[in-house]
Amino acid sequence: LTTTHTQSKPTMLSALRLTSKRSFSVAAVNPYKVAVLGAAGGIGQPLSLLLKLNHKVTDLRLYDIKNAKGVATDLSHIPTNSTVKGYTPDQPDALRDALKDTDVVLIPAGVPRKPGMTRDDLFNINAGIVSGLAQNIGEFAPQAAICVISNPVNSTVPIVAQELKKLGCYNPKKLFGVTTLDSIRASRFISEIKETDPTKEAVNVIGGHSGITIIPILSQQKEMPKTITKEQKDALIHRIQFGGDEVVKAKDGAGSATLSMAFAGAKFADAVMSGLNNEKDVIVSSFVDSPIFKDQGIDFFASKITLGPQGVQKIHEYGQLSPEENEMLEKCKETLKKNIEKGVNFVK
Ligand SMILES: NC(=O)C1=CN([C@@H]2O[C@H](COP(=O)(O)OP(=O)(O)OC[C@H]3O[C@@H](n4cnc5c(N)ncnc54)[C@H](O)[C@@H]3O)[C@@H](O)[C@H]2O)C=CC1
Ligand SMILES: O=C([O-])CC(=O)C(=O)O
Repeated sequence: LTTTHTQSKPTMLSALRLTSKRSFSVAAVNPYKVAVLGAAGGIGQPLSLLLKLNHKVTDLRLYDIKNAKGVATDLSHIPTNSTVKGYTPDQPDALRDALKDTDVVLIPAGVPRKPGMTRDDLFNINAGIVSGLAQNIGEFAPQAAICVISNPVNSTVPIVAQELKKLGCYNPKKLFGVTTLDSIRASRFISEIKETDPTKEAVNVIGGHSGITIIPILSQQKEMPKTITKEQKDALIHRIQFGGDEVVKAKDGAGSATLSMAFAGAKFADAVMSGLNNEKDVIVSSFVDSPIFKDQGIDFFASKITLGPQGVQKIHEYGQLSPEENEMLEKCKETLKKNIEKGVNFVK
């Protein structure tokens, strides 16, 4: 589950073997305080479980408008080296206490899609939820790295940025749209075609987090099977772009991806903490405040980034594209620009 980088660290699942004797020395190395907002939901619960298994987390705060205390009490019986506490709005200052002094805040709060909906259809409800939470983060945890999962990510990330700007505490290096699910889907789906180990496959996925704004750069893949046809390649691109719909359809009204998203969110949070801990070459993809297309009015863009002690350390160029990928990028930019403006205007 841990990110691929040079320094070898214990994995989250190996936490289970490190419960008693070694737990304190491990805790001393990486004492991170992490809050999950929306922790009792479909993503929130398994995400919180995976964070409970991560040694880097010593203080886990679970906030939700309902059932956070139940989830926290349940997780608190797992013998890893973190404390877990639940917070709901019936407690005075719940959000303040959940957020105070945190290093990382993950936001999976909000409604998921039903069949026939786009992520943008979630805007009306989720924009309000995310902006309210962002105001509280600005007030109580302006130092935290903020990882936005709630959809539509292309708009919710600009909403958080705008709220923090209003409060005078926006730090572009510490705001992330979590697009890891696109990357892990790409690894999985390409490995099925190449018949390889998916954990060894990495696809450079850029753009945003919805349909045509998700661009897997397959032309940069080495060792694609020579026999792959254009139809197969187009189908693979489509599957990566619309993998979310595949789950929404299969769940048939019961929501969208939760378990694969929890895995993706935990993996991303682990990378953020590795960066804060000054580990070397922590490279992930994320939708961040980016200079890449700023001159075209597109303030946020997903690409590979290197994480460090201050958050984003380096934003990588996306590299060479094929003519078809350049065409995809042009279409992506049109949609992305509108999605970002919609988020910004919501706060204005
Ligand atoms: N970035 C990505 O790749 C992905 C994003 N998502 C998005 O994540 C979001 C959550 O999805 P699920 O967990 O499946 O939904 P869910 O409905 O199961 O859980 C959402 C949770 O948020 C809570 N909540 C609502 N308003 C809140 C508030 N103001 N403060 C704190 N908590 C609040 C609810 O009580 C609920 O427990 C959705 O917007 C979904 O579209 C889902 C999958 C992938
Ligand atoms: O499809 C959705 O609505 C949830 C999501 O973002 C994904 O699974 O990529």
